[in-house]
Amino acid sequence: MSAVHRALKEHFGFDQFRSQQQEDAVTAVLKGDRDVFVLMPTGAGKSLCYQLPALLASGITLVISPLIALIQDQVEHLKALNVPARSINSKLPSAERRQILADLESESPRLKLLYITPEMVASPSFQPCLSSLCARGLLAYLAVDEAHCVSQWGHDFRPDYLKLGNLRSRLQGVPCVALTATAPKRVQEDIERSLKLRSPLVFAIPVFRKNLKYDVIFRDLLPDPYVHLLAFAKEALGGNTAEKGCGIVYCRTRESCEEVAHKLTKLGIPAKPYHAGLKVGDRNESQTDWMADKVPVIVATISFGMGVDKANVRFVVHWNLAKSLASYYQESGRAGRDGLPSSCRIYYSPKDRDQLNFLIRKEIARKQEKRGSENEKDKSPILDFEAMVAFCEQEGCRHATISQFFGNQKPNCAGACDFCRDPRLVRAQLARAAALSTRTGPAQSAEPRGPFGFDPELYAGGRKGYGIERCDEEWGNEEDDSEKRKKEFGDIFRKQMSMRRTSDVAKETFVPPDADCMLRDASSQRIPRLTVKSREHCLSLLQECLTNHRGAAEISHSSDTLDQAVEIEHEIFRGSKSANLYKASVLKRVSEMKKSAAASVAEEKQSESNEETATCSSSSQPLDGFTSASQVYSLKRKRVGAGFRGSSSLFQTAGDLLKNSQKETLATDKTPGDPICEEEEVETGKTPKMKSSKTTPADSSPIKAKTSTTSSLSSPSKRLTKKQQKLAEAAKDMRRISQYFGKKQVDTTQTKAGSVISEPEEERSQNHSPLPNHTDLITKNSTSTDVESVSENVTAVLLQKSPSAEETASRDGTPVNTEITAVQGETHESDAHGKSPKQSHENGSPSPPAKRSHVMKDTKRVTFDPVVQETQFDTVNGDAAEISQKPVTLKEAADIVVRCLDPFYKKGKFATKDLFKSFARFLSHLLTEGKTANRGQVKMEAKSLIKGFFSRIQRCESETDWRHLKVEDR
Ligand SMILES: Nc1ncnc2c1ncn2[C@@H]1O[C@H](COP(=O)(O)OP(=O)(O)OP(=O)(O)O)[C@@H](O)[C@H]1O
Ligand SMILES: [Zn+2]
Repeated sequence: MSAVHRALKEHFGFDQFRSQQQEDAVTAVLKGDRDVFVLMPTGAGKSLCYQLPALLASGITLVISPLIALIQDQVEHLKALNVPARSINSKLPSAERRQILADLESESPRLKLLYITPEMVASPSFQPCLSSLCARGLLAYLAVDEAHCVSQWGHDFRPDYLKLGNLRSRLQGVPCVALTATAPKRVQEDIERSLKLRSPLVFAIPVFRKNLKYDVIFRDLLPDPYVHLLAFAKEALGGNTAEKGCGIVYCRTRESCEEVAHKLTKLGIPAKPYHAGLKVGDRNESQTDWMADKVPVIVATISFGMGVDKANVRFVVHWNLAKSLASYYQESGRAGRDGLPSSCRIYYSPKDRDQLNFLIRKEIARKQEKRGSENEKDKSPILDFEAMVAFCEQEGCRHATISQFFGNQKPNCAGACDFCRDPRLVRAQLARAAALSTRTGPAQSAEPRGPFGFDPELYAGGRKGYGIERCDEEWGNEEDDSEKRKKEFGDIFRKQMSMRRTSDVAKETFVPPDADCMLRDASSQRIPRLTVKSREHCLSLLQECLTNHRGAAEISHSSDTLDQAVEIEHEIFRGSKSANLYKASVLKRVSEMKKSAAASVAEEKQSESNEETATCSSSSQPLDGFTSASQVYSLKRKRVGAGFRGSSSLFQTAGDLLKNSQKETLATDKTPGDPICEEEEVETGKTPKMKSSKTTPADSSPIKAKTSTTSSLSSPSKRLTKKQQKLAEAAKDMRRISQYFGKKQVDTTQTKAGSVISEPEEERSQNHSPLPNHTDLITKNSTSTDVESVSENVTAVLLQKSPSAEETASRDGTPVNTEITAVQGETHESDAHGKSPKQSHENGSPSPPAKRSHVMKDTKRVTFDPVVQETQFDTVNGDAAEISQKPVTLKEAADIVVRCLDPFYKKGKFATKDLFKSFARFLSHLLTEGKTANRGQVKMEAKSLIKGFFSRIQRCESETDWRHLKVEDR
């Protein structure tokens, strides 16, 4: 027996090499006169090609590996074999690190293998050690595992791997061993070049593995994909789950991991999820249970599996498409390492394909943008992905496709793929898929949109970050990536938020300005997603405001308002970082100009006052599909402004509102007429110069009816028009009104007085502008106005003053939610008046707004505290019981839920605030969907659901914690 074979047996317990190639590679590495390139499929035993020589050579072998997790696996494995191997990484306790460094600096280090990431090997802190090892000639080999990461053509390119070229130059005379499982020809060449391999000896094993059976199933053609998956898994596992082997299901997102694991378990095969969103303990448990065959199926993102060496994997399913054929080969190659028949299946879906395609292209675009130039290699991921797609959509041998992709000869498949087994079935499936896509239209539309279609931009590939995670988790190297990831997440988050505001993803492409565009720097694309059209609109707002507020100090000496507007707009443009900030600044500027003009306005004639209002109206139109927080705010304010004389400013702070409302209280009768509020203008798209209470009682337009009522009811006008009187009469029967709205709880919010303003966020996010909807809703009920207009002021104040408002209604702080928050304010405001419907009835007329200061105080006290609100319901008068019988709206349910959940949140029962909000939102929907429960019922149900929920879990760690709540508990 040769020394090498003895060492193989002694250190690794193997009687022989696994293959001739393995033996040859070991021999070549040991010889040490040439660099070596090992190209062997997953599981072929590549590691041994450097590990065994490392043990036989004198000195230390430096092993570069991309992932700490992967390194840890390897090191643990070697430690178990009593091989002196260690790793230096950021996760290492400092004592251990010192120990390792001390050993490396000693005269004859004990260590034989030192595993390290490319980042760490290039880090300044490691350089002294590296130089010392080099200088003393103690480096036996440089092994580069997963060497394809060095290639920009490769599917897993890591920039840090490029630094290895420099390392190589420093380690003159140290033989290099590069290893990879997945390297198409051009990647191989790239690796050789980048790692400066000197005419390396290549040891390659053909990629064909005859024990692996490949097939592709079109998921969309299945009546129940989960049942289909179950049958497949059962068959692959040999019918009996626990003993005969195990399987991996790869999903792209955490959410689908959870979903698939849950379904499989429910259907009878225990399965556990594995993804980065799990607590480390849970994730490890999933892995250990699976490794120990306690759980047969692990449903994982692709971060799982690198370094996982389990022989009896009987199947690998791709529930979502892999991003390249090389990745797919590697991932599916985890099946059948013991050489026994195993299955690899893709549940293919064209929708999935389109999503991934989109994400890949987006990623390329992002890189190009960052780099500022295009690169030939940018196309590589697309080509790789196209190979993956071709693999799924082809009529041909799957094995042949894989082999050819890696530059191998076409193998003898012998029925180890679905096509070779029965080509007719594959063709039939393709035909059915084609028919389906014809029926449903092309899956790949330019801008597929939610909520049921895929809206790649809005959710970055799905509500739970579909697709991002794949990239995110791909290389889970926490060493240097955390900041980058935080930033990436921040960017995505901001983008998502901005998109939810705009609900308009179609505005990605910059439309250049027209020749006569007045804007300065008109063609600048400095602010992403800010269109020329938006800027022009803002310019016109500014100009209009300048024209109409010549009294404003800032512009009083100017003669050319357009020039001034251009200057102001440009100044704002230069000073803004994002489209939203830009637009908010414009609105703010408009508001400021109006404010400074307000004093004089108050003394001006009524006509001037009206004109101002009308001017503001024009500002209220959504800015080119964009609705910033401040704009939503301003849209709401605008209506209020129409109701409150002197407070028609487009953008007002809480303080302004307070001032205005106080002014309002003091000088109620200053204005004889009632300006009409803007809904009509928005509705018709016109920008009338002036509206007044000249609207006749006989006016049949419901909008006008509503608008004139708004103003008259919100202002304590002494003269009621006929229309107003009619409305006041209608308001007498609040119960009837309540019932009317009770039926509409899905898209309306019912206040105690029956006012309506709201819609579910999901729906709202579909709308380009919240205002037309709002108008629509208001049109449905003209009696809601008194409460609305009063309460909006209060709400606006509360929006600033009450942080709980944000918490209550906003999951993510979007303006959409802000508006929902506003609705809350309205609801409570009506309560705050202390007027029950009965009281209104008794008064015989709609009540004027209470003194603003009083309202402010009361509302602040009650608005966001459902307890207080409920107390009021219970104590105001005898009709409270009646009211509490009314079906609750979504928003009311949210109030209740938030209140019930709050103590849990305070006790730290939620890992994050967002989770708390999401859960509150989820519960609110759960409690209201398809139900007409009253407050009491909803409260009880909420409490019981929450109690049940926390009796099962200690702490809510992820959205999946409540995934099954609906099914199980409702
Ligand atoms: N000569 C051998 N005889 C028996 N088993 C072997 C031999 N060489 C390696 N193995 C075993 O084969 C399995 C796979 O080896 P290894 O992890 O090195 O594969 P790999 O090619 O590096 O795979 P991957 O691409 O996933 O990293 C391991 O369990 C290893 O112990
Ligand atoms: Zn075949």
